[in-house]
Amino acid sequence: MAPAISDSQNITDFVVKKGNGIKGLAESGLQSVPKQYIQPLEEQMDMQNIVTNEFIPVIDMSIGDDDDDHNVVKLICDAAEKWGFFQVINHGVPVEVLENVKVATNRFFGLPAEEKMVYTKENSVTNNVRYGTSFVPEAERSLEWKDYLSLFYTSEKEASAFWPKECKEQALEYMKRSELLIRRILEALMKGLNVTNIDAQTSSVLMGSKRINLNYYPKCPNPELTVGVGRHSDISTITVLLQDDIGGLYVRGIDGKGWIHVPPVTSSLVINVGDALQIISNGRYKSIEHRVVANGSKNRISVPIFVNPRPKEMIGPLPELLAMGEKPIYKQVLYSDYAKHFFNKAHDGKKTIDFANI
Ligand SMILES: O=C(O)CCC(=O)C(=O)O
Ligand SMILES: [Fe+2]
Repeated sequence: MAPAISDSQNITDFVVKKGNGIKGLAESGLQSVPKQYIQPLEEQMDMQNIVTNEFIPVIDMSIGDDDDDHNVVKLICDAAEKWGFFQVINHGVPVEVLENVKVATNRFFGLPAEEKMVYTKENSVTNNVRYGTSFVPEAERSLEWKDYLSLFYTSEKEASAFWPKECKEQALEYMKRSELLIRRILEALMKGLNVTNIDAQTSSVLMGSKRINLNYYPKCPNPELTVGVGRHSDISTITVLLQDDIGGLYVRGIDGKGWIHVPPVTSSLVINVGDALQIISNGRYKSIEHRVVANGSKNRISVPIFVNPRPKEMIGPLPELLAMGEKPIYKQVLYSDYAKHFFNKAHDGKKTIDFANI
């Protein structure tokens, strides 16, 4: 049953507490977005600000010989420095693995509310599995038009025991089959910093933990008034993002102005630099602000893998960079403190990284 739209409390109850999510609200036949989803004017996407003559790079990862590999490394490092975002094709993750995880995402969100409810913050038996809506509804003045399932990977055993059966296998397979790609990209990025020996410690900082999110953005009656995801940068080292063919992800232009669309490219994956890598690289690689618009005619899904430092690691500019005489622009911070800082507040552009400023 649709709630009375004028009643804010009812809506929060229906969407957040009763587990219907935005999907339930959108499907209740709602004619306009409730007021708590209306973003302040400055956060609504102004079509005048869309940049149409710049494009983030699409990098072909196929390797023929050593020269190809050398070129790929250069393209990746240049893209991470200049744009902070790129897409990869011929990346080695099988197409059916990507298709399967999209099917699984739709299967999970297609469950009745009562079945998704067991994974909400209040009900989930583990902090590592969370079904939710918006970003941090308790801390946000305006909510985001999005539902999600967030899965923090600790071990195969824990995933087997606690991840929802509708998507467990497919999400795990996607994570596993993207491991080589992740390693290759991070090694390339380290090569660009003259770090060629990735020991256990560096590896734990670069990719010591992973989180996979299944995002569901329901069709919206007033897409221009709200957002799918507000302006933010990721706190990962890198994010590997699978998007469907709907579109709607925008990234900040390189001059810090305007927004560039990341068009869906068949079988590609989107890669972006997160704050942790910006900090580790002492500002060389850029964690770029991005946002997702709501869509007036179609539902959209996306599945990011956030490749993160292990929570107990200290992150800061790499010693190799400082040994070469670079002055650090970030201090050492405990990664779990950094993550806590991010998850305790509403999305707020690039402000999270100030936490690590010297
Ligand atoms: O859905 C997307 O395309 C991007 C989502 C995103 O930025 C995020 O989950 O951090
Ligand atoms: Fe993001």
